[in-house]
Formats: sequence, C-alpha cells, structure tokens
Amino acid sequence: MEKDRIYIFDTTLRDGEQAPGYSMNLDEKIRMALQLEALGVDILEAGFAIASPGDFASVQAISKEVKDVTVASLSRALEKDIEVAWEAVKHAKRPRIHTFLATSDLHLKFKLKMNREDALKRSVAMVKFARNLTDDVEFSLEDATRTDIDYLCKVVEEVIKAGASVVNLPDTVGYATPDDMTRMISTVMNKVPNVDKAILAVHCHNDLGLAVANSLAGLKAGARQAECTVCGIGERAGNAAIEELVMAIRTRNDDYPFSYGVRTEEISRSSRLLSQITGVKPYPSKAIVGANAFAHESGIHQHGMMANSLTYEIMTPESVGVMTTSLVLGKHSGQHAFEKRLADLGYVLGKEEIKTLFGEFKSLADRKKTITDRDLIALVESSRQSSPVIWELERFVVNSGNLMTSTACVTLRKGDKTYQEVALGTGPVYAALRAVEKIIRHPFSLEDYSLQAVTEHRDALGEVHVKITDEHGMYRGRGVSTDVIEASILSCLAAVNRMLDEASSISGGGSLRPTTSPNLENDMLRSHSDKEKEQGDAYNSTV
Ligand SMILES: CC(=O)SCCNC(=O)CCNC(=O)[C@H](O)C(C)(C)COP(=O)(O)OP(=O)(O)OC[C@H]1O[C@@H](n2cnc3c(N)ncnc32)[C@H](O)[C@@H]1OP(=O)(O)O
Ligand SMILES: CC(C)C(=O)C(=O)O
Repeated sequence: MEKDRIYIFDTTLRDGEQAPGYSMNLDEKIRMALQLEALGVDILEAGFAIASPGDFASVQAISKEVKDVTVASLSRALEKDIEVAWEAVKHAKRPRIHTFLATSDLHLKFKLKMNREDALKRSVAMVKFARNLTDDVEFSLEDATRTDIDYLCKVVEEVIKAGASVVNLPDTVGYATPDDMTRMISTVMNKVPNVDKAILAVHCHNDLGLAVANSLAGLKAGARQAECTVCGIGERAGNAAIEELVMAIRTRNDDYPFSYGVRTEEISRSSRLLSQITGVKPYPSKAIVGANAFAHESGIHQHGMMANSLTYEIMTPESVGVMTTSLVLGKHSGQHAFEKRLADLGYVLGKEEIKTLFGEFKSLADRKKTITDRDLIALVESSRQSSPVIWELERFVVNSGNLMTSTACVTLRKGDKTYQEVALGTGPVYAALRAVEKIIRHPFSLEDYSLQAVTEHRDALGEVHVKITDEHGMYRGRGVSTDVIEASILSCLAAVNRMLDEASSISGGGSLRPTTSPNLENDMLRSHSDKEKEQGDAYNSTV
C-alpha cells in the first residue's frame, strides 16, 4: 500500500524561539537552519519577519542559505506584516507566507475586538493579498480547537477559495485531547466541500503534555502537515517535539501508515546543536534525545539487554543518531553487566575475584551516583595490590574549621579488637594520622603526601599516596575513597601495615635488622557502607 506522505513543518526558529531562554542570534539561526535542512524537514518557519530587524535579517539570510526546504515567515493578518514577510522570504527557492488570525470567540472579543464576520472577511482578504505575492500561502486559524466548529468550517472553506494552499488548525493553548483533534479534523474533512484543494495542518501545544498525541490523532484523521519543534521547545510548555512525532510514526508505522522526509539519524545531532546554541539541555529522561533515553542502569534490564536489546528498547539508538546504548553502572546494576564492563575494559577475572569486586562495587555505588570506567579500574587495580592486613580502619570523626584546632577520633581494628584514639593537628588529615600513630604505638614520620582525583565529577574518587619512615626504612601506601580524609587514613594504614609487617619479620629474626627502603606499594579502598556494617561492633579497648 502506498503510504500517505506527511509534511513536517519545523517552527523551532519561530515558535521555539518564542520560549524564554531560547533566543538565537543570526549566526546561530543559520547553523540551526542548515541542520534542520540536513534533518530533512519539509518546511522551515524561519521567524516572524516584522517582529524586529534581527528577525527580518535572519529570515532573509536563511532564505538565501537553505536549498532543499520551503522557507516560511509568520505574519499577522495585516498587509504591512505580509509585505515584510514576503520581502524576507522571497529569495528562497521555495518561499511561503504564513499568515494567521484567531477565530475563537474569546480571542475575537477580548484580543482582536472583532466580530466573526469581520474576522472572516479579514482572513479572506489577507490570503488574497498574500497570494498576489506567492502561490504558497498558509493560513492559520489561531485557537482553532476552541473555535465554534461551524464557524471554523466556514473560515476554512473561504480561505481555501481565496487561495490558501495549507490551512492550519492549531491547538494554540494545548487544551485539546486526542479525541477533540480527531473530531475537529474529521468534521472539517467531511463538511468542507473544497477541503481536498488544500493541505490541512495541525500545530499542537503541550500544556497538558498531549502535543504529540494530539498531532498523531490529527494526522490519523486526515491532516497531512504537522508543525513541531526540536525537543518540543516553544511557547509555555512548548510544541509537539519533532523527534517524538517522527519516531512514533516510524516505530508504530502499522497504526500510523505515513511516509515522511525526515532522516531520523540526524535527530540526535539536531538536538545537540540546539542545546549547544541555547545552553539548555533536554532533561535526562526526555524521550528520544534525553541522556537516559538509551541508558540502562538496573541489573534486570541490563541482563535482558545483553541477551537481546528488544527486551528493553523499542527503537535502536543508531536510528536516531545515538552511537550506542549505554549500560550505566550504578547501585541498581547486577553482576552480569559489571562482569561485561570489566571484560570490555580488558580484565579477565576469576569467579571469586568478580564476586569480591562486585561487593566492593556495590558499596562504592551507594556513595557515588554513577560509576565510571576509571572508578572500575581503580577498584580492580586496588584489589590487585597485595597488602598485609594488620590494622584496618573501623571509623573516624574529624572536627575542623578555620578558627579551631583540628581534632580526629579514629577507631582501628586489629584482629577482633578495636582501638580508639583522639589527636589534635594543624589540619584534619594531620590530626587523623596522629591518632593512627597513637593507636599503633609505633612512631613514624610522614615524609610525603599527595592527593589527586582519580575520577570525574563532584563525587570523584580521591587518591592519596603517602610515604612514611621509621628507623628501619621508608614505606609507601595508597588509599582511595570519595572522602579525602578517609583516603588519607587508608593510605597511611597501607604504609603502616607494610612497616609493621617488616618490623615483625625483623623481630621474628631475633633482632631488628636495619633496612633499606622496601619501596613497597600498598593500596586500600573502602566504602562507608562497609563501615556501617561494622558499626555494631563494640570498642574493646583503648591504647
Ligand atoms: C499563537 C502565536 O504564537 S502568535 C505569534 C506570537 N509571536 C509574537 O508575538 C512574537 C513577535 N511579536 C512582536 O514582535 C510584536 O508583538 C509585533 C511586532 C508583532 C507587534 O507589536 P506591537 O505593534 O507593539 O503590538 P502588540 O504586540 O503590543 O499587540 C499586538 C497587536 O496585534 C494585533 N494582532 C494580534 N494578532 C493579530 C493578527 N493575527 N492579525 C492582525 N492583528 C493581530 C493585536 O490586536 C494588537 O493590535 P493593537 O496594537 O491594534 O491593539
Ligand atoms: C500562529 C499559530 C500557528 C501559532 O503559533 C499557534 O496558534 O500556536
């Protein structure tokens, strides 16, 4: 069956730009227009030429730049507006004048102060006036969905007689439901005798979140032009989103058997350019173009996706120009996705190692919103460094401020006993390390301390390297945590454990042998939830 062709009328640069925060300058509008051409929209409403000299200049420039798209300018039903609109679009390969007048009694009475008869006459006169300038004239009955249906049919009939090639029936305030749209378009299709001489269009606003559903209903009932914007930007709650409308038609083509000229693989690029220009990103869960539209974090979904992407995706990311689906690792992820990501990173790990790492990963994920590849690498690498475990961190509290001496209360575990000490210091790290020193009762000096972020974002993992010395040698330690004090204590304990291990092997040999620098590296990585688990343990004694 030959599918009906629908026409996509993009109004990102007109109705979209009317939304606060979305103004674009001339250069930005041209870039966006060229991308919309690449996207394959049929008609591009480049602006409202009489609105300002800047709008005029951009409509004119876009008319000269684009080649494969009809370029329209909006104009009120006034001769001067129509003349200016024509001046702006006349250099386009396919120019269109889009003129409009409200037809609902509410708008006529309070805004335009006109009666129905005068509005009808003005509409007809202005379509004729525009037709003297170009063959392609679109007329919009503003607030059509709140217009008396018999009067609406009359206006449609008369403007078509006057030469309108497209008649648009907007849901200007987003009041309609899909049933209303079906009723309105079907009535016009059935009652207006010359309706086949023009294309009917829908232009739906999203005040009730129904703009795309209403546009689909209008198309199904017989409209063949849909007016929309990239990401659904536009007045108030916006317009129908082009990407949602087209992908709904593509994905559900049996129910909406239309063909269209949009190249869907350009959708993501168009949305990205809009964000880049306006500085406004679509919210993450925005359909089709939001950052999460093809991202899966939960274990059950990730497991299904790894078996067959159809389990949780109704369209491929490639079809809208997104490179790939992403399996985001976070606290809801399962072991299947965790193992796959590690394999992708080149780690071939045994079952036991995976199990241990997965536990550490879950603890880390409780603290960090998303786990990046660098977090995973830090996790694996940390676990692979062998370290003697003598002292372990149980918990700590630090008190610090610019007008006080820092204090730290640290609790360490050795075997099944816990030990606690309080120490002062010039800063919280120093205080914490002094408390460690008091607990272990083995003096050492801190020779070197360095802190760096190993991962990105605000909840980045901090990595601390320390070098400590005692009378026998120098020992290194490394600690990783989202809390820099914790990373500092962990790195210190890693070095301390190495130092004590060395000392015990010396005393085991009967005397403390002098050492050269053992240059040992020792890593620790912990999470708060490990600590929480342990909080039930009682303190046993204090040194
Ligand atoms: C539903 C829509 O999205 S419609 C498009 C809305 N977009 C915009 O308004 C953006 C661009 N607009 C503008 O820059 C300005 O409003 C202009 C240049 C068009 C007009 O500015 P001003 O002359 O200062 O008029 P203002 O905006 O205050 O008032 C609108 C006037 O247009 C009249 N008007 C409104 N719609 C129409 C129409 N379709 N046809 C004829 N006149 C209309 C109003 O009755 C009012 O007339 P009045 O000045 O005689 O009272
Ligand atoms: C001018 C028309 C098409 C409009 O933007 C609306 O009614 O929302």
